[in-house]
Amino acid sequence: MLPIVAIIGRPNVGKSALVNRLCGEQDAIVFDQPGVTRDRTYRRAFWQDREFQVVDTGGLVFDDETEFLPLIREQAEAALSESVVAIFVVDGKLGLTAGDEEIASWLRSQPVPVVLAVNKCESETQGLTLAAEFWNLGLGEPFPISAIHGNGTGDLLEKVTEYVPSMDEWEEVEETKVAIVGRPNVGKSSLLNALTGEKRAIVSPISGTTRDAIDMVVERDGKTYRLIDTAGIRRKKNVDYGTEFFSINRAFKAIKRADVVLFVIDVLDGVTEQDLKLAGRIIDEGKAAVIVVNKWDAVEKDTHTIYEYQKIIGDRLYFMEWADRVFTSAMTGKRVDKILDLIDTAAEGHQKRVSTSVINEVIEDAVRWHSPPTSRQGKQGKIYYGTQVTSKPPTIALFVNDPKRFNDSYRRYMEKQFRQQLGFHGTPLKLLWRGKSLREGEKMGSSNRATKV
Ligand SMILES: Nc1nc2c(ncn2[C@@H]2O[C@H](COP(=O)(O)OP(=O)(O)OP(=O)(O)O)[C@@H](O)[C@H]2O)c(=O)[nH]1
Ligand SMILES: Nc1nc2c(ncn2[C@@H]2O[C@H](COP(=O)(O)OP(=O)(O)OP(=O)(O)O)[C@@H](O)[C@H]2O)c(=O)[nH]1
Repeated sequence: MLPIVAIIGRPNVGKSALVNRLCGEQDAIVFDQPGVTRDRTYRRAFWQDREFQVVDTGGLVFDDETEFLPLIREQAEAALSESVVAIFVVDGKLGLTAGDEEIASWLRSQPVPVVLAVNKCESETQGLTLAAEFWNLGLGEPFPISAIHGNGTGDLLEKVTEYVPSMDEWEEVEETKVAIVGRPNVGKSSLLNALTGEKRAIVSPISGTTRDAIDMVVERDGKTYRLIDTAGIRRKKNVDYGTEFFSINRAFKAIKRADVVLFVIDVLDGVTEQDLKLAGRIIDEGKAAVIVVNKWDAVEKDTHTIYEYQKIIGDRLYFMEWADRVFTSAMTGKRVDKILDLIDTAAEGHQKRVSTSVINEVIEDAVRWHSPPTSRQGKQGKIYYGTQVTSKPPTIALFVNDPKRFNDSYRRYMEKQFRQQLGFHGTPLKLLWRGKSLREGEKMGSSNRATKV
């Protein structure tokens, strides 16, 4: 998947014209790729050595003078959350409008750089004059352009591509980041060796994290896995901290940086209190996970079956039902190969995006099977619509008449429906229940975003 550049602006400012200018007039190339919402059209563009895809977010319509329609804002925020830069298009002929100001102030709260394009500036001298008043938006230099005639688009692209990483840099961002965590002695180092052993492992210290954090990179079938802070796993081998020492803080840091957490448990000990603490953290951070139940070779196969262990672990970790479990032996290498497959599945679920229309089909169906609860006053819960607002972890906002009417059991039911119909395997799935009239509530959770580059 290429880096994404989002086009934002009020209706009729010339967004489509700009997309055509940047991507060529030929038929839209629609990227049918997993991980990208199908509601939006992605088209490929080039500028010098940079390659990217452009997405038109559709016009930002207002329901009154000052507020976006919530659904449109959700959609735009979802588009921004996966973009490396946004081009905010305004109409130079029309001049600065209240709507532009509103969009600008919203854009300033979004975690993405913005380049301001003042469109419909056909003549160069006139263009600079028209563009000048847009400095007031506080988004830096306004670039006068004519999307139709092409004036000024070179300078605009020059600026925009400052934020578009080269393909080399981008590939690094596309790696799956994996943290191996677990209590002392569960076999983390042994698993690390088993995972990296025969494959060519490159040890690469990376900047910006704990000074002595060392990541190891494993490649398989053209995919890259960055095993995070392997120094933290190995270090204890050299220093005698005593058996009780366990740097949970270091584990927490590794979890934070990861996409997928390999949560290692010792089958002989089962799930301990410390394990529950780690599990809780994985969920709080919204990370995908694979539960690795290690030392399977040490289990007496005559007296216990894998199903018994599945059950014991499943009962204790009932709140991580969504995570795959694999029973391994780092010592004999049994099922170690399977771990990377499970990481792939979990990473896929974690970054999955589903279109609004599909989400609403699932809701419609779910409600038909099982109506939302009715309050004592006889008022029934109503779901107006839902939309996926972000990924990593996948987060679906449900707009309802009154969130209080939806009890835990109905919320669990809904989550289960989404999982059954749409997958989201190996990852937490967040549902945000929002009252339609609560504007503040709608703003919640809309800007969490994995930082790109
Ligand atoms: N003079 C001039 N007109 C332009 C330019 N770009 C677009 N227009 C005109 O502005 C109008 C809107 O252009 P679109 O590209 O459809 O605008 P949009 O922002 O995609 O509109 P929505 O799809 O409604 O969000 C059309 O009549 C275009 O011909 C330009 O560079 N110069
Ligand atoms: N039987 C058996 N023993 C294992 C297995 N994996 C690891 N061990 C043993 O368990 C002990 C701890 O293994 P490590 O890999 O050092 O565990 P760790 O989780 O890295 O330990 P800390 O560095 O203390 O956090 C060692 O004696 C290993 O030989 C396994 O799959 N089966």
